[in-house]
Amino acid sequence: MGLVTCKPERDAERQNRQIETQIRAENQANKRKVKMLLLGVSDSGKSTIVKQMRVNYLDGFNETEVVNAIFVIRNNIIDAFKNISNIILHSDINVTPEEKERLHILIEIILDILVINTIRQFGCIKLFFERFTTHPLVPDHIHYFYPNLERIAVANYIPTTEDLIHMRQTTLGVHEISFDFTKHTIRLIDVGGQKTERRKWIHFFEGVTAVIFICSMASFNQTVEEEPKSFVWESSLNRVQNKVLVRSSGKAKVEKPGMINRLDESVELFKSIRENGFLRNSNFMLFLNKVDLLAKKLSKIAFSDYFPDYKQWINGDNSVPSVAEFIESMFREGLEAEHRIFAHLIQANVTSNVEYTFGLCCDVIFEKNLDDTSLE
Ligand SMILES: Nc1nc2c(ncn2[C@@H]2O[C@H](COP(=O)(O)OP(=O)(O)OP(=O)(O)O)[C@@H](O)[C@H]2O)c(=O)[nH]1
Ligand SMILES: [Mg+2]
Repeated sequence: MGLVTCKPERDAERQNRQIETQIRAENQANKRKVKMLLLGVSDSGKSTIVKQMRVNYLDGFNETEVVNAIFVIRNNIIDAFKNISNIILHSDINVTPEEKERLHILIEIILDILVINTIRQFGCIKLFFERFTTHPLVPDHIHYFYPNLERIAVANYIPTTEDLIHMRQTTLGVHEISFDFTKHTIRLIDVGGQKTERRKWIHFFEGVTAVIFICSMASFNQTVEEEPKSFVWESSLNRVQNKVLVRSSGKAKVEKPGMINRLDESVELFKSIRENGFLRNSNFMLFLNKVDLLAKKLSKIAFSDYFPDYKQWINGDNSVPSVAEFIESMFREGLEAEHRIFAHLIQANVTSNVEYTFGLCCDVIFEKNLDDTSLE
C-alpha cells in the first residue's frame, strides 16, 4: 500500500522543490557573474580599458558624454600646452621675443583652443615636438591630439570615439560597468589611482574573481604627480638629474625625499595588493601598458639611466622586449610561489588590442574557475 500524504505536506514538498530549483539556478547564475577590479596608479590606463569595453561590448558613449568631451579634450590640450611652454622656457630651445611673450601669457592666463591652434605653428613648439616628446611632463594624450589640433579647434567640433578614448579625465570615486562576455556577466570596477583615492579600494576587495593591475611602462622616466612641478621643470631636461631618486625595493639610495619614480611606485603598489589577504583567491592579471610610448621613449632614452640594475640584465639592450621583460621581473620579484600572475603587454588606446588581451585573460580566468568548480 502506498504512503498516503495529506495535501498540506504535498504542498510543502512542492514548495521545497521549487526553492531548491531556485537556489540551484541562482548558484549557476552567480557562478557566471564575474567581479573584476581594475587597479593601478594614476594615469596607468584603467579608465581607458573601461572605455574600450564600452566600445566593444556596450553601446559606446552617449550624446551627453560626447558633448562634455568637447570641453574636457580642449582643456587637456590647453593644460598640455601650458606645460610644454614652461618646459620650452626652461630649455635651450631658441625662442623669439614675440614667442616668449605669447608663451608667458599662455602659462598665466587660460586661453581658448583657437589660440593654441596658432601657437602650434611657432618654431619653438615644432622644435619641442621633434626633441622633447619623451619629456616626463608631456601628457601621453598630446601625441594623439597635437596632429589633430586643427580639427579639434573648429567651432562645430564633435569628438570621435577615438578622441574620447584618448581623452584624459582623472577618476574620482568608483565607477562600474556590467556587460555580457561569452556565458558570463562581467562587473568591471574602475577606481581612481591617485594616492588619496586608494583608501576607497578596500571596500571592493570582497568576492573579486580577478584583479587587472595596469602599469604604464612609459612611466619609467616620470616621478609621481603629486611632486612640486617647479623642481621637475628645472631638472627634468637633464635626465641624469631626474633619474630614480627613491627606490624602496632597489639598491639606489634616497637622494631627494618625496621624489618617487612612478614605475617603482607601481611595482610597490602591486606587491602590497598581491599580498592582501582579501584577494588571496583572486586571479591576478598584470597589464604592462603603453607599449607604444615605451618604444618611443626607448628610441631616445636609455632605460638604464633610470634603472641602473638593468645594465646587469641578461639581454640588457635598449629594446622593447628586453625592457618589458625586465619590468615584468620587477613585478614578480619576491612574490611567494602561490602568488601567480598572468602578465601581458598592451596598448590600451587601441580597441582591437584590448579586445584580444581581455579575451586571453578571460580564457585563463574561466578555465581556472572551471577547475575550482569541478573540485566542489
Ligand atoms: N600612448 C598611449 N596612451 C595611453 C595608453 N593607455 C592609456 N593612455 C593614455 O593615458 C592617459 C591616462 O589614462 P587613464 O585611463 O585616464 O588612466 P587611469 O589609470 O584611469 O588614471 P586615474 O583615473 O587617475 O587613476 C589617457 O590620456 C590615455 O589616453 C597607451 O597604451 N598608449
Ligand atoms: Mg581613471
